[in-house]
Amino acid sequence: MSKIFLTDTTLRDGSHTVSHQFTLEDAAQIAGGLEAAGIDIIEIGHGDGLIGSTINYGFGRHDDFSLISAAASQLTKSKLAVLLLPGIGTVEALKMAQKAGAKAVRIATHVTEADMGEEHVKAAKDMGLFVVGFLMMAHMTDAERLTEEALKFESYGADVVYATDSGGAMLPEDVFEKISSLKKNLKIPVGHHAHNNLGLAVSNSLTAIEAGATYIDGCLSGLGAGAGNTPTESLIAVLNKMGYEHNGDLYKAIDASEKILIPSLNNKGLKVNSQLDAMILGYAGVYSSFLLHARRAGQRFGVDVRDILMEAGRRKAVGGQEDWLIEIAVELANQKSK
Ligand SMILES: C[C@H](O)CC(=O)C(=O)O
Ligand SMILES: [Mn+2]
Repeated sequence: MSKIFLTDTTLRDGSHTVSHQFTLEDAAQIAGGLEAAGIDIIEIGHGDGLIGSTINYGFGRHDDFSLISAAASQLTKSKLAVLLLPGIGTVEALKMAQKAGAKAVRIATHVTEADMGEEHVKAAKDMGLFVVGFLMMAHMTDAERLTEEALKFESYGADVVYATDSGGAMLPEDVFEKISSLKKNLKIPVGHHAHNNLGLAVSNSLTAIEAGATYIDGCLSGLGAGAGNTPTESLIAVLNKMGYEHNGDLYKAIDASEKILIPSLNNKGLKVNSQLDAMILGYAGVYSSFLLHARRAGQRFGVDVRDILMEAGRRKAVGGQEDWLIEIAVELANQKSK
């Protein structure tokens, strides 16, 4: 099984969700949380990419370069990326983004218009950036045409090419056919960016991996335009369960969501209730109705609900054994105090 590289776009696709109002503090803190969670590539900027802050797309609270600098100040390992839509973003803007700390760029074109990105890909490669060709609205053409367009990006020098499901409109069979065709015909790695509009983001991401994609996008708590992107935390949990190699850290990704992103969203008036501990039920294989019992036991004995559920999973607890959760919490609290 090939290693999977994680791109998190909370600070770019997620920016649509907050009408591009992330603060510099959000940028720094979320980027720091994502780096701690082992994310390989962190995308940042206006939701519509570099220089997207316009009357047409909506003005951002900060310009892209300030956001990039704020995030870059927190990073030593993760690559900071920007999105560039030719016709909106320019090579000049990309140079400024690089100065501010960007190390990678995703050149985004409509799925049948890769040639719009030729100049930008070549310029970005000359600048020494890691370059991704990002073919948007991939559901709107067939596998053959998508592959022709992807081959163009490869010929311009892109390091990776994506089939981007901008409308969240692709069914698993469509993802499989398109990614398989890219994988078969390209020499460079293939990626997938899913939207959850049909509730298929995680399963389409897995289908893409099954078909050979090794670069997969997510957002913390599944933030992102429309119904959001693949939740980064769920992706990591599922990859762990399936035994894929990757650099992500599940607990740290959950922490970045719960301790950094969600409070910031709530402060902006977007009422988000975190249910990420519920994901651990599926991760550990624990009866779903145990969640509230585990939360209460965690609070009562001052231990992490995730650790209680993980241990309940290890002990193969089943319905009727709710009392085990208290027992486990007491044991964990005792271990902690030693
Ligand atoms: C400009 C879009 O938001 C890029 C993207 O994430 C997509 O097409 O999906
Ligand atoms: Mn998107």
